[in-house]
Amino acid sequence: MEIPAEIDVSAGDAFAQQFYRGPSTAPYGRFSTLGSDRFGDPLLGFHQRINQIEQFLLERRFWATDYPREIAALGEALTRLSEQVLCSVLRHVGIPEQDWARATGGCSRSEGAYHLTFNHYRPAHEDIGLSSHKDDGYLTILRTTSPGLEVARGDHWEVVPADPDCFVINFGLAMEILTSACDTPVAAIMHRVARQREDRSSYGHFASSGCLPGQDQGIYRYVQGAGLERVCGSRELIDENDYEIYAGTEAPNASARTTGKGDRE
Ligand SMILES: O=C(O)CCC(=O)C(=O)O
Ligand SMILES: [Fe+2]
Repeated sequence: MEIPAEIDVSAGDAFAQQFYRGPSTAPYGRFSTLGSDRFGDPLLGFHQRINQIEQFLLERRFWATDYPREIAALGEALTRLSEQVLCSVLRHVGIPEQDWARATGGCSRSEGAYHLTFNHYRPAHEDIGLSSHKDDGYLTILRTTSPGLEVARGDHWEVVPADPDCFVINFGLAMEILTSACDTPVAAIMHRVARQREDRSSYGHFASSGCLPGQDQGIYRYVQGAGLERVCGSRELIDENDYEIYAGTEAPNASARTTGKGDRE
């Protein structure tokens, strides 16, 4: 979708190009020194991951305190956009409005769980950029200015054009499950990032159902006539998807499994 005029993506672009460089790169390079121990959650902060990717990510509860003000503001603007897109999809698939909040773990009113994640692909690593996967939440808003992203269409990979005026919107597994019994189900898209030979940066806003221990919002399917049916816990979906995430990159429907890495959000 076209980037709304009121959303300023430039600070996010700068953050994505700097966070991994170290404290000598001002203002955002210092974020490579903030590890998960600072946030008390092994998933958050700076990580060098498998494939070419390294990331800095925070859950919304840390944005105001730990992201620079302009990055936190960007995260909040993306949360509002995510709510708008999500609600238009819920309307389109015919889920009654009174069920929206429970159906989306609060995302229909900006009360879900959100991650703002910055990615850098390291050209020195001889590997795929990022292995094929489906995002686990309802909706992902992706900002990417360089090519590399590919989506599975039938039995082939299709290149997604990198348009600096557009966000890429992906639907994830929670959305696929929610709408699976609707007349117009929304599929989660399998995607990957091709091997990068130059530095590549991107960032994404992920909207999902809350999964904090004791506050798991759950994953539901909407069935006409019967209403919302609970399918599993939000945490269970994430854990199962982490197992699948690096399942293979040869073909969109590759069935070979590797061991779960379990550390992507
Ligand atoms: O960098 C990209 O273009 C895609 C990143 C992605 O798929 C993810 O972070 O889940
Ligand atoms: Fe993704």
